[in-house]
Amino acid sequence: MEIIEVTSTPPIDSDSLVLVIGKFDGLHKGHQVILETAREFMAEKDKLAVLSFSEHPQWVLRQDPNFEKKLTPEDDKLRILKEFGVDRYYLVKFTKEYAKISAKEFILDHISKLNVKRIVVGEGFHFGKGSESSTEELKSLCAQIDVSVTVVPLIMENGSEVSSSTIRSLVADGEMEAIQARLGRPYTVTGTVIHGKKLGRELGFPTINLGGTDSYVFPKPGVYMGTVEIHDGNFGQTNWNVLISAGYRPTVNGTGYLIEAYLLDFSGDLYGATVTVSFLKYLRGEIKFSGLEPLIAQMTNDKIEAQRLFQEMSLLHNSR
Ligand SMILES: Cc1cc2nc3c(=O)[nH]c(=O)nc-3n(C[C@H](O)[C@H](O)[C@H](O)COP(=O)(O)O)c2cc1C
Ligand SMILES: Nc1ncnc2c1ncn2[C@@H]1O[C@H](COP(=O)(O)OP(=O)(O)O)[C@@H](O)[C@H]1O
Repeated sequence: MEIIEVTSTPPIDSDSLVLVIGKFDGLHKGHQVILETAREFMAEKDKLAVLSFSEHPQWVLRQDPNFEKKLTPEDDKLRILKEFGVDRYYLVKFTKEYAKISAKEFILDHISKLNVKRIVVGEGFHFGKGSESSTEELKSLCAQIDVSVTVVPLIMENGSEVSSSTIRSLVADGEMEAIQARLGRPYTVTGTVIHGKKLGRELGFPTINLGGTDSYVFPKPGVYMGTVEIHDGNFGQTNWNVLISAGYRPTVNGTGYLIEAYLLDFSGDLYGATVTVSFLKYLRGEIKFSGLEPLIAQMTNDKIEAQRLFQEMSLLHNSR
């Protein structure tokens, strides 16, 4: 996938493009349908291009903290777009300056520099200065430069529209099954294994502590069952069932939000490895225990419960 960083006008290019425009945080099922629709319009010589933004406009313009963190930070977004077969990615560095570009200028001066055959966007797409222009205006401006427009209807799940905002709140509520239904995959956080207080081992529950996770929307503090994928190192097996502790570790006076995972049936050294943690199910909230003994007892119960649930899941999976 070719990545072209754009601060204002994209560089002139003659490749025939089917272009998808949007913020695409989460790359949820609605976004996936937009990409699939775009693909249906492609002839053999066409390239599938995506134009998206480095930062959420609501964060850049209004410092709205709800939009600072992401479901899919840039690296995740790139990986997923690549998996979807996107040929070219226009990464727009969204700034206060960029936000001043009018809808007319965006289409007639910017998009016109490219050989775009069709633009595909989702219903409710707004663009241009103040996000004032709708899909109707997009169609009428695109008609002037002979570009077709397709507007993809919103995808529904359990009676409501699938949207990045809904998924963000579901992450904050720990509703992992509802998130998976909307993403078409579990919610994941990728980070690097860093050193902690070295207490886990003593308690009989060593945990990989994840660093570099600050740009993610954090799941509700608590204990989850999930899986971990180890991206590097030679551990034979790359995917492990895990118990995740996410939050503030009140029993040991933890500082700051931390995601850590205890790998069931694993022993070895994972410091420095890049790992992806998938959150499957919220089990319970964080508890401030009076000491380490009751914490160990609870972690032992958590392990028994998780092992039972994993077994149930695999029986269900194998009987399908
Ligand atoms: C399954 C599991 C459940 C946990 N539950 C709690 C909890 O309820 N309260 C808490 O303060 N810490 C909880 N923790 C976090 C532990 O306090 C933490 O893993 C331990 O202090 C080890 O820290 P270290 O990785 O820095 O050595 C839990 C950890 C695991 C693996
Ligand atoms: N089953 C396991 N689950 C998680 N980490 C494990 C496991 N077995 C060994 N480890 C290793 O032990 C380290 C965690 O031990 P711990 O005492 O909790 O130290 P720290 O406080 O540095 O996280 C992990 O980073 C990993 O390298």
